[in-house]
Amino acid sequence: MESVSKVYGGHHLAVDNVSLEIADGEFMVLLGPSGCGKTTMLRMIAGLEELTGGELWLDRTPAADLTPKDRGVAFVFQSGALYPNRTARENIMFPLRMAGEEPAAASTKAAGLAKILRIVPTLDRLPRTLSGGQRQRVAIGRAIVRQPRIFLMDEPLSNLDATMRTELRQEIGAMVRDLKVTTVYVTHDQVEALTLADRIAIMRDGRIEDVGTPAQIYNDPATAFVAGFLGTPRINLLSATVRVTARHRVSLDFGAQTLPLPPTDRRSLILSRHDGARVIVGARSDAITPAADGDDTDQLSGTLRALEFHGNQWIAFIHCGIEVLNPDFVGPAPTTSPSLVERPRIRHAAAHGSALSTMAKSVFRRSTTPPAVEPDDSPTHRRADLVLEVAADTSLTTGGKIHLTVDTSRLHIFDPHGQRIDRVTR
Ligand SMILES: Nc1ncnc2c1ncn2[C@@H]1O[C@H](COP(=O)(O)OP(=O)(O)OP(=O)(O)O)[C@@H](O)[C@H]1O
Repeated sequence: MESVSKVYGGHHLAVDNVSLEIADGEFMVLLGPSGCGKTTMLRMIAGLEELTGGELWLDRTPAADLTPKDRGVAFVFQSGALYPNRTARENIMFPLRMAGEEPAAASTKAAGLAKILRIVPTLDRLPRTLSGGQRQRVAIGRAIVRQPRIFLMDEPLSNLDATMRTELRQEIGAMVRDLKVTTVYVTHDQVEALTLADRIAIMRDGRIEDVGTPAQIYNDPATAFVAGFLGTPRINLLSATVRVTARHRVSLDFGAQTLPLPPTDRRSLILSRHDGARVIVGARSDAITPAADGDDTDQLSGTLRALEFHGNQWIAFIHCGIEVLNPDFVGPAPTTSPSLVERPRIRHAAAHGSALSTMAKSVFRRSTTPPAVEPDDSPTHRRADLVLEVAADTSLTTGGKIHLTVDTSRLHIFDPHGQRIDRVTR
């Protein structure tokens, strides 16, 4: 997709100047909150929705004017509709029979897929006698049986219960990899994205905020929003001011407390030129740990307000007097008009291409006009707890003082617009 946009009804910008290259055989997951444009992207690839602007290529051929049939795509929706009067086997065979394939050969292919999808015992049953999960497996079998060029799936697991979701997720992953079909899979479930994808494109307000492998997106997120979208508990986003002391030592001033960065920290050089700048510091819940007894290297402290039991661990809520931000509200405001031209174009190349350096370059230029700081009790900024993970056998008790050690190498530092201050490599 090259600079693709979609405007519904002349004014509703659903997809905003998106460029994305998906490699042959790649499993690409489009991930993002409700309404961010994932389904619209999928429908444009399928040919079910016209592009308002930009170009769509399949292989090296412009495809925006091709009919859905000529694109060689197969589609599976949230609940795949089946022919009610045909058995599971006949449903799966149907596309092959329509294409003129012999019944015996079609039946063999259906049986092969049924094995992969673990629905062999159901092959001779009608859809109404199948469970939701079995019906969805049949729908997937029917979609993939003709070996489409592109396999498109729109939240195919969302109507299933948790156990069934996990099972079918694994089977979809195995099947798609076996068949090596290029796949675009839409979900708002981070676990599905992390477990299934070769690469994830994270969308927000019709744009792609980040594209990369699950590990890249999780460990090295391009924006605060992306950092907040992946991971449970959600990342802590702390509001800080950069302080540069003698010999260019950099500290992050959280107001109530200060955290020095080691001189070896690769962000120190960039930050040392920006004394007084506002930044957002992202710390995942396992990047901050309670300091061991007698450890005098603790870097932050607070009051343990609550402990939540999660079986294999506790989640601790610690009051540190630090301003905490909500990742959903960090970053550019949603676009309300189809003004597509001034936005910088970021091309998300297939597999290992470069992608986000344009974002990183503009950081401090843009941070000269930080967004207005909102009152402490707004949904964006609030004095709230640091959330961190604590081992199951902890002796911590609520109400007590707690000292914390921070792995500064695992902190992500963003400008006030939520863009990373250091270069993100893809
Ligand atoms: N046919 C349509 N006419 C007008 N607006 C539409 C139409 N289809 C989608 N939209 C709007 O476009 C935006 C993107 O919708 P889309 O369905 O692509 O989002 P999504 O990320 O798939 O959301 P969800 O996860 O809730 O399915 C939404 O604001 C939606 O209301």
